[in-house]
Amino acid sequence: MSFRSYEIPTQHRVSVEGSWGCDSCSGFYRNGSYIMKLEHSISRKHRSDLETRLVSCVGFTMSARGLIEQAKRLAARRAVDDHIKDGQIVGIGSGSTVVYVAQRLAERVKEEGLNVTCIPTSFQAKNLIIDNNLALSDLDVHSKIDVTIDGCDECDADLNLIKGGGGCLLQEKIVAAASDKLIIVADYTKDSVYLGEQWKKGIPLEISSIGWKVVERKLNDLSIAWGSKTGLASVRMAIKKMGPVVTDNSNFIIDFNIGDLEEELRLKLPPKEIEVQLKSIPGILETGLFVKMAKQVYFGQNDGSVKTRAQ
Ligand SMILES: O=C[C@H](O)[C@H](O)[C@H](O)COP(=O)(O)O
Repeated sequence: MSFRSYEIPTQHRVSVEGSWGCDSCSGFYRNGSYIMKLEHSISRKHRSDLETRLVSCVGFTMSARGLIEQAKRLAARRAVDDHIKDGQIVGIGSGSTVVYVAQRLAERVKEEGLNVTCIPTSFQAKNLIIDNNLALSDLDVHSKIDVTIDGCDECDADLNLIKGGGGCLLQEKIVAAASDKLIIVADYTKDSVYLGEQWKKGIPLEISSIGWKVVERKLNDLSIAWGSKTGLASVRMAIKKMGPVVTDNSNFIIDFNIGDLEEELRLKLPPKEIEVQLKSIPGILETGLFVKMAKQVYFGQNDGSVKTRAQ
């Protein structure tokens, strides 16, 4: 795919002269946007290299959405460059950040002749592997994975994660558990001190469709027992289909929002304890809490840098 011009909403007029890294392409401002003017047909990779240069120009302000996208991309690229080596079995996570992981892997396969075999964590991941011409395998062939790179919805100070915002947690956790190293890539909005600080949609739980009402009721009882006044468990409903979201594994998802737990109670209920209590309810197949599984997390920042946190 190639582009002739590309528009980036921005608030400040700054000079980006000499920052392009390309002699023929240039850019100009029009109606609050920066327009990349491309003198030749270029690849998606060239376009994103130009974007990276733009965002690193002092004073250049991308839209919030553009910044988050840029942060995801930078985190993904750094993680692939730091952790993926020739000959590895690599788990490919799910979500919008992992798209950049697959793209960077594909670039390295092409440029360096890197030989990696990829294990998907979802239908989406499988298609990412195929679309990027990466070697696809599965857990039946490779029950041991060298490194998995995945996204998250939130990460706390101890590297505990909430995952499953996109409904992919069960396979993700199986692949993570089969991996020597789980590396997480995320943008700066997912970086929290405690889980639930910024992610307000609750803990995603993959549940059996049989008896879902029982699980929902037990979870609501549990949140009351924990002392939450606003906690709520509800089956996730589909948007372009009537009825519930059905996962890649034909199950339902419950988003379990434990709401406004007092700080004191939160200390008594660390993620591991919550995980244990949730797993004791028959019908809950897996939780989106990934407790102490991640080895290192890469957070892309809005200034073009990447911050990491490791165990
Ligand atoms: O179910 C989805 C997965 O757990 C994703 O890894 C998670 O939701 C993060 O996705 P994104 O990178 O799109 O924010």
